[in-house]
Amino acid sequence: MAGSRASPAAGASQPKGGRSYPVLSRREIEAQIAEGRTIFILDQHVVKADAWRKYHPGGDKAIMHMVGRDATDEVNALHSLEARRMMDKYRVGRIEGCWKNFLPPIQGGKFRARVGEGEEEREEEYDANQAMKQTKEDATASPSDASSRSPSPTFDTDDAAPGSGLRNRKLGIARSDSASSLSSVDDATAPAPADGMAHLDVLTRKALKLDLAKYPSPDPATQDAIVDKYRRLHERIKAEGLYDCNYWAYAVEVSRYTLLAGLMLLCLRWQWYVASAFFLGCLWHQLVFTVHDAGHMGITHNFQVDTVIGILIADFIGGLSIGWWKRNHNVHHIITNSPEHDPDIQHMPFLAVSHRLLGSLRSTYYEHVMRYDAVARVMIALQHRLYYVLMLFGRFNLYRLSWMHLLAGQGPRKGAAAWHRWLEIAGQVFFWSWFGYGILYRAIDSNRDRLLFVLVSHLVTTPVHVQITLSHFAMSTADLGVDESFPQKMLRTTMDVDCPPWLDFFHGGLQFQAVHHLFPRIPRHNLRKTQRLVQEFCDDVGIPYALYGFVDGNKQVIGRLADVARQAAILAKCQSVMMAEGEMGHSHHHH
Ligand code: HEM
Repeated sequence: MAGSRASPAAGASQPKGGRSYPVLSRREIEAQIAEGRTIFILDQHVVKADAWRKYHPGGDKAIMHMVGRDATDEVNALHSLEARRMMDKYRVGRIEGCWKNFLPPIQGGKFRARVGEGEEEREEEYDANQAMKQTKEDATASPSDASSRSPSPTFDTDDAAPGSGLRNRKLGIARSDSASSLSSVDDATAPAPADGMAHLDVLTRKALKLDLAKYPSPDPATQDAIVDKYRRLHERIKAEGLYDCNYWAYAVEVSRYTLLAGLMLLCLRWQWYVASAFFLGCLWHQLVFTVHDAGHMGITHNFQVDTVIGILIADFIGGLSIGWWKRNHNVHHIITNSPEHDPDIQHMPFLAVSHRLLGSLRSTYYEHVMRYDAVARVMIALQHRLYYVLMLFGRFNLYRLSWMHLLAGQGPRKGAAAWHRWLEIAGQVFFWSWFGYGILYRAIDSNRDRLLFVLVSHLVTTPVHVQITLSHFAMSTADLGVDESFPQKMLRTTMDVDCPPWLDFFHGGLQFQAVHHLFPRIPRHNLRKTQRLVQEFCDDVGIPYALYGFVDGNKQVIGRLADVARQAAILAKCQSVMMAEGEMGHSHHHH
């Protein structure tokens, strides 16, 4: 985001205790980031989080995606007031005027080290050079020809180009140790026109063009106006009390959980194993929604209290790690639907919702290359048919991810959130005692019934996995560049599901996903009221608000999966043509 987006709650931007901070230039900040400093902009102040990173309850990756950027909206959306006050301690300077975002290092941004005096004046010259270099590098991927509007001049500079994702793709391949045939495509000697990667780049440009036609221009002036209105909306939401949690609504939830748990135990006692497993599955399905609320501090808004609620439900009753979920989900909320950064759409070799994943991207979350290998080729070709089958096994996959997270100790190892890991491990022991030993081993006495119980209870939770993926899988995965504002990015990558209020319990708040992405800490039971305000905001700023019925939403997702499967087939054709041509070239050479 660019622009002097001082928050309307400007109190925070005034140094407390009369402390004043030196003004830092963009160039100075760039040099510090080049030296490895973790710096972001918040309310016109420069915040240096180096010392804080390893204590951060939101994880290190969440902060890294904000380095060099104005993080005001992301930070305000995701933090409690206390956390925002803490950040004052990490201020090292302030900025004047408009801030032009850098592409963060984790996303492949390049930063120039400190050079001598007089550097400042050469800034513009440098930008122009970069722009030229950029245009040469990405000749086929320049956004300017993809845009029907006139893109802002900043669009062509190195750190602001929406094509940056394309460069990441190339990096991913170059750094990959993959011997897959794809990497040879990047080889300079490969024939260009039939190049499979060139085909993917064409698709990327098309997707970009569609988004540029459909959404407000990502130029700083337009985005500043959107941000301004988004902040006003946020103030209004606070004023209307939409952050106040309705505890009665949770009393209703809890009675539903109690009923389901009671039915599960009763059926178990009567040895109606299938029915018992069914009710347990329903209970897990429902509990996930409250874990989601707790994980976002959306219940009491107190980080410790809500996290402990989350651990008690997710780990003790569900056998899943909320720590894993938080680390994953926090990143997802910041760079939603980015093929190389958002773990929620990184399901290779099973699913690809963006053609770009066919280019063996490197995941900055998992820190490895998501290979489009032989297995992936088979699976992706069938993904639109296998989607529901895969979703059936969603919960088993979550055990794997949870244990990996807890064993590797990926969560914050220091500070106020470090002890959560031990509570979670205790929760895992508790879960396997009651579920594994108590039910499966003691209460049930044949292996056939044990297997049946596990399968039924786990498969009944399938809808939740469909619900989670539904809100993003069919939405844009294009990168509109560093100037795009937080609210526009959220609304461009997320959709809501239309349902009557009596079905709200079934969707558990996930049906208001776009509203939730704009304001993640709003309690679930207030989202329906907030939706109305968000709709007004969207009309006002001209951002389309994506709302589909549940069935239509599913169709959109299947349509997207089929689309990428089709692109995979075209890519394979390009490559076989290319290989044939390559062989012909070789034989010519020999003769
Ligand atoms: C010096 C800078 C920062 C400090 C002191 C800080 C502090 C905190 C604290 C205390 C929490 C616990 C939840 C709360 O009380 O609100 C938290 C959570 C979080 N932070 Fe930060 N943070 C910083 C920078 C950032 C940045 C730049 C981002 C990126 C947008 C970020 C993203 C998050 C996320 C996603 C959570 C998780 C919220 C949750 O679990 O519900 N933080 N942070």
